Formats: sequence, C-alpha cells, structure tokens
Amino acid sequence: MAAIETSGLTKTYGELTAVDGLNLTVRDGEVFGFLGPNGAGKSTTINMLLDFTRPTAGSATVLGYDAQAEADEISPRVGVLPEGFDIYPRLSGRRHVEFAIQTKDAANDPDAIIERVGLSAEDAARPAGDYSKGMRQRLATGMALVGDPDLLIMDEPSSGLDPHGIREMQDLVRSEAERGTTVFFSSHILEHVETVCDRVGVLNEGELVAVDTIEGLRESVGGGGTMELTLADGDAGRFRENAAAVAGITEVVATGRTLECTVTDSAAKAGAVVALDDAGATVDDVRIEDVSLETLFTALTNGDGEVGADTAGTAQSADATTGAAAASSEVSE
Ligand SMILES: Nc1ncnc2c1ncn2[C@@H]1O[C@H](COP(=O)(O)OP(=O)(O)OP(=O)(O)O)[C@@H](O)[C@H]1O
Repeated sequence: MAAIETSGLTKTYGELTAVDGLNLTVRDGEVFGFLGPNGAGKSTTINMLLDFTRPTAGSATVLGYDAQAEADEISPRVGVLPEGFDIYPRLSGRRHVEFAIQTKDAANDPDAIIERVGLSAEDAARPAGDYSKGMRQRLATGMALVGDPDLLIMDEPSSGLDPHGIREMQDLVRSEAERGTTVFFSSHILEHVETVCDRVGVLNEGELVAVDTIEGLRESVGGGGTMELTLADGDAGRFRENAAAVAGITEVVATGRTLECTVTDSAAKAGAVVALDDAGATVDDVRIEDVSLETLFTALTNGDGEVGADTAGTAQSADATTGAAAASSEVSE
C-alpha cells in the first residue's frame, strides 16, 4: 500500500490552477521531498491530503484511506507540522505537548518528546510566546510526533532553523524513517532535501515536473559535472589520454599537474582514478563539482522558479575511491 497516492488531484481558485492533475505516489516507509518554488502548489497539495481544502477534481488516498471521505481515519495516524504554526503564547512548551497528547489520546511521555526534538527541560518550562522561531519549529515538530504517527507530513520543516537546527531536523527525519514512519516534507531549499530524502518530486506551477532520486535527476539533466584530479607527477598531460578513454568522461584538459575532466556518468569518477593508477600515475587529490541542485532545478522548471542567480556547484575535496561530493545550493525566496 502506498502511503500517499493522488490521481488527477486538482485545485483551482477562480482562474488560477494551484494544483494541476497531480499523479503522485509516495511509498510506504520512504522519505519523500516535495520540492518547488514559492507558489508552486505544495501547501495546497498538503491541505488537500489533510482535507483542509477540498479538491476541484481528482482524488487522493492517505495510508489507504480516501483523503476526503475517510479523513477521520487518517488524522489519528498522521503527524502534521503545518506551515506557520500558531502557539499559545502563555502556555509552556511542555503544556503544548501535553495538550497534543490529550487531544490525540496518546500514551507518549512529554519529556521524551521534548528531548527528541532538542528542547531542553528549562526551555520546555518557559512560555512558548518567548520562543525563537527555531524553538517554535521544534515544538511544533514534537507535537507532530505525538501518537507515533505512521506518516509525518511536514510543510517546510527547516524554516526558521539555524544550520545546527537544520542538521538536527534532518537527523530527526531520518530517525523517524528508521522507526518505519513515512515522511513527506515540502521544501524550496534543495540542499535540505538532498541530505535526507530517498526520492523527490518537483512541482512547478501546480504540475509535477519530475519524480526521482536526486542522483537520478542529475543524470536526467546531463550527468555528473566536473572532476579535477591533481597528480603527484609534474606533467599531467602524459596521462590525458588515459583519463579520456574512461567511459563517461567526455573531455579532459591537462594543465600542469591537474587533469580537469567533464563527467557525464558518475561511475566514471572512480573509473578515472583507477585508470590513472593503472597507467602509473599517483593521484594526490580529487575535487568534484557536481551539477548543482540549482542548475538541476532551473533545468527542470525551465527557469520559471525563483531560482538564485548563482548556478555554480560547490566544489569539495572528495575521497578518491568513492568520488562522492555534494553540491549545495538554495532557491532564493
Ligand atoms: N485560498 C486561496 N485562494 C486563492 N489562491 C490561493 C489560495 N491558496 C493558495 N492560493 C494560490 O495557489 C498557488 C499555490 O500556493 P501554495 O501555497 O500551495 O504554494 P506553495 O508551493 O506552498 O508555496 P510556498 O513555498 O510559498 O509556501 C499560489 O499562486 C497561491 O497564491
């Protein structure tokens, strides 16, 4: 059974089609990133899954239940982190969690939930009105975890968090997935999605333009980027042909001790290191620049998204044997 399945799901507001014939399957147990620029229709989709908004056409099932006709079956099994979560300013964080436990008739220990989302006991005792945005987000996440949901739906969960908080959120999403929870989260920050998701769906102007792994998406827009190999030997030019002969490498430029390779298949990265080693070269360093997620996103959405101007990938030193490196990027608000 799929955790989420939509069929021709559509929502129009007057002339505007916010979600346009969405056919989406989120598998049981996966972490699925729902990506798209501002206004793409992510929240509208989530609202239809939760029966906060009625579709104009099409249908959806959540955990096998019809999202509209059987919404009462869905809500106890789903934890929701809504976009723009409202707090009760005078109530403590702990009271919020206790309230969620009572409302869901759940058996959770509030202190365990508070610890799981990285709030200290002292913070939990303070009025939530005094919380920073990041602390509110943690609290909202804790409330979503009450009742140990089978499906966690998170609308922009990293919103308001600092880099440390984002990493904690990613760890939390992963550990929830390891407990068997399906996680569906929306984001316009591609880097957050890459770290944590099994697959992503890219939404643009209400239409699903791609569903794949990030790696799969990269391949679909032309592969793996560039790789710079620094050799111990003085003249890299002697080994140019060895690198160029590797399948998946389309171009090699030799300058001094370095070979700069254009890579169209990520498997070629390790292949090049092996080929050079076989040819007697000593590879001192490997720097990989993946196709940036920003470039990827622009290619998929034909530049319609509000994508930042800097489309360069972030080069990182990588282990020569794994050849793995991640590009980092962010879609601007
Ligand atoms: N109640 C509404 N009435 C009219 N238009 C709406 C309503 N809700 C959403 N829209 C429009 O539908 C489109 C999709 O909005 P939605 O909030 O789903 O996008 P989103 O992808 O979640 O964006 P963001 O990343 O900014 O939250 C937007 O053009 C928005 O203005």
